[in-house]
Amino acid sequence: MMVQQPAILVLEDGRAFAGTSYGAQGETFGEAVFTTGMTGYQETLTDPSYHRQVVVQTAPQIGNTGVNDEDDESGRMWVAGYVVRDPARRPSNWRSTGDLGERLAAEGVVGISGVDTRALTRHLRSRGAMRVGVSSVDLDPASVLERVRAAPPMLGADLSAEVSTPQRYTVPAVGAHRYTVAALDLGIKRNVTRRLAERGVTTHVFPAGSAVDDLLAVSPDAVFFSPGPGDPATADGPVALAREVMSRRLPLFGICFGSQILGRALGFGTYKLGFGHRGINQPVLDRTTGKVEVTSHNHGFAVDAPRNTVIDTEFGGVEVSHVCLNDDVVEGLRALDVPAFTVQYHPEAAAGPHDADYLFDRFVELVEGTSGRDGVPPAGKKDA
Ligand SMILES: NC(=O)CC[C@H](N)C(=O)O
Repeated sequence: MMVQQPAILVLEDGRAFAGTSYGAQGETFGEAVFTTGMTGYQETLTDPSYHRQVVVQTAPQIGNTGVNDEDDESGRMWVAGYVVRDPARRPSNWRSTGDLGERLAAEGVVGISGVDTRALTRHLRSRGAMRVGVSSVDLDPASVLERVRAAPPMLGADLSAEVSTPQRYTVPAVGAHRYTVAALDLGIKRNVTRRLAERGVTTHVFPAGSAVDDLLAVSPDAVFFSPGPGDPATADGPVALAREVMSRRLPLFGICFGSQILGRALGFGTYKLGFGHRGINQPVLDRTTGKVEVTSHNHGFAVDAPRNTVIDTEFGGVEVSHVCLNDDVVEGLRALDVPAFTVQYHPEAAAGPHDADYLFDRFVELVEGTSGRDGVPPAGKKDA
């Protein structure tokens, strides 16, 4: 049993909360964001898109099922800090191999428990996501506040290189190989490559700074742009790469950060949402089928594009394919003249419902449909 040490949380606007240290002792800074998922804390903590964010869990009890060896979405925990109401004193689950508080401590994640997370969430909802500090070493709010205000904001943060793989690696297809995908790792989650692999796709995962020739070297049938942390307005390299991919008419699928990058490559702007969408029960309308799906979200930025019309771009017509039913935010784009589409949310779920799993089928169908386009066999099409 860990010794209970006091800790404080101080928001950029001066509001402070007292609590108890949870996980590692120390001090940390980041952007305070809340997630409403009732389950999936392990996937959240290991999702690279949460890099530099201090995550507030609205679900009051966290850690009940411990941590296990199967649910990590990457090789480590990425959150800058962790805020919970009531951590489990004892984990209990048949898959559990450890205690969440101990793992947070082992990975150096500074957290705080005993916080009135409802009050904190309501504050962030009305004032917007903002910088925050959590400390168990300095319990003077005024002095922590000075450092909070000196910490870098999320707006303008260029973070992909900090989370991307240093070297290319390959996730083989499960069963017979059908297609080869080159994935740009801006903060990829394991469940993306798993979802592709189970559809016969071999995925080569590339570092964030890769050039189009690096991708073409594996003769891909299609390209994937991953989710990831930071402000999409800074991602000029990946935006240029997306334009190269579309000019070659290679099928392209982007998720979340990848969606924002494709949006920019098509000529749209991006903007910061007030408090973002983070949770696993967000309703999204697929306007191409009229179906509503309940989906997993983790985004603080969004694409600014007109709805209800075909938008004329340099790459031909584009339409907003998906919208969030809570606030009408653009949740997906579909190019009509080049084989490219995106979603702003997480069809790979992990955590979350599987309603949007069909998007991986849509991607594979797009690849199938473009095989042999214009009589030219696609680069890298191998005999299955
Ligand atoms: N999960 C993601 O890809 C997040 C994308 C981007 N960093 C945002 O917050 O909007």
